[in-house]
Amino acid sequence: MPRLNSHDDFTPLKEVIVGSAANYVGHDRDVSFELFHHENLSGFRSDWAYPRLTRAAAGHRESWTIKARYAEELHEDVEALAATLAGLGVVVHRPLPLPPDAAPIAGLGWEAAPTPALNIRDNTLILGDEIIETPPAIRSRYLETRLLAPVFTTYWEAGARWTTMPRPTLTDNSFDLSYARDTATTLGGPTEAIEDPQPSPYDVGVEMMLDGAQVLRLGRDLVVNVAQENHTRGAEWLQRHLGHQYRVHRVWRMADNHIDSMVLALKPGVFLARHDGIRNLMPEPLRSWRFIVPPEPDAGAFPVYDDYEDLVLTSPYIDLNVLSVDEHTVLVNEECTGLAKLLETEGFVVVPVRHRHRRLFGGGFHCFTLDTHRTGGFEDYLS
Ligand SMILES: NC(=[NH2+])NCCC[C@H](N)C(=O)O
Repeated sequence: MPRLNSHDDFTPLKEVIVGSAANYVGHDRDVSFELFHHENLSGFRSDWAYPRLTRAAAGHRESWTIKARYAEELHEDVEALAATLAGLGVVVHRPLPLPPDAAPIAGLGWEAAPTPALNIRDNTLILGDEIIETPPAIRSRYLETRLLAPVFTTYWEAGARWTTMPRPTLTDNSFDLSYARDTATTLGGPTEAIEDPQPSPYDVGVEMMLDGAQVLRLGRDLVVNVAQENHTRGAEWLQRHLGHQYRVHRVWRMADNHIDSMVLALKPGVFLARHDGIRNLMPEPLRSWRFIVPPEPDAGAFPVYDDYEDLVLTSPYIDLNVLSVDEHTVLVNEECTGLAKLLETEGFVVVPVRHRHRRLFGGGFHCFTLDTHRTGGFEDYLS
């Protein structure tokens, strides 16, 4: 296995890890989960916020069962994604699958059901020859990168650097609630504010939390979405760890957390963006790039879910979350024909891939993958 080398999202892809959906049977609905997915959940059903969360925080977590058919269809689609990438000549690595009936995991003062390593873009950042495990904000995802440890170990043995950002304790008081508070009303949901985090003997105050998926990688430039203090601390860590080599640009509240259903780089000079306003949120030197904006999502392109039984975790813009195999070739959800047509008009080759339940499991093709080897180097795309 060659050393890790991945600096961007668009130069020719040689090796990739594709997440695993095996045994994704439910969501553990505690304060950390509700807060992370607040934006999508709050527009949906209001009775899920506090004080239900007070009970959850006090240890009464609720498990939310995902319908077996959806979990099976997801698994089928993820396996087909892995096969498509292999068929394109990319070396595909896989995480350990979560075993059936996995025992709960625990931290100081909390317990949670583990999630499979599916959205593997979220908890790891690959920068050149370095694997950086990022500090998770959701308790049930705390040990997710351990499922990637066999792959990371092999890269480490081949010479990659392997770093872990400081791990948060994730007590109730670890979270900065300002984003959820500030946005509760604009989302129109009658969401009850999260007002009374429960004290814990392990409190350390507001902690560092940042997902790898909050970072857009462009060679020596990194664009980091920051929406509140947990993220600010994560971005500050990146600045101190990388600042002598990288330019770390912070963008303020482009999204609640992940940046990759807002903007993705398709090639130097070209972004795929959710809307025109993204340009003005980008760091100044990147505003002169071309921003391709797909047509508004077609409601008819999504399966119909039950308002009460199915938990929708992503916005309808999730299909923007494409994966580039090189500067000309893009994996696009086969249901998202408007986007596919537009990209073809722009000169891209579109590889249609099936992904039915992207609204239920929090991610598209970019989220489900972690590119470990692309041919591109530590380029300065701004000069
Ligand atoms: N890396 C990821 N998991 N990205 C998915 C982001 C989804 C985004 N919150 C949306 O609703 O569109």
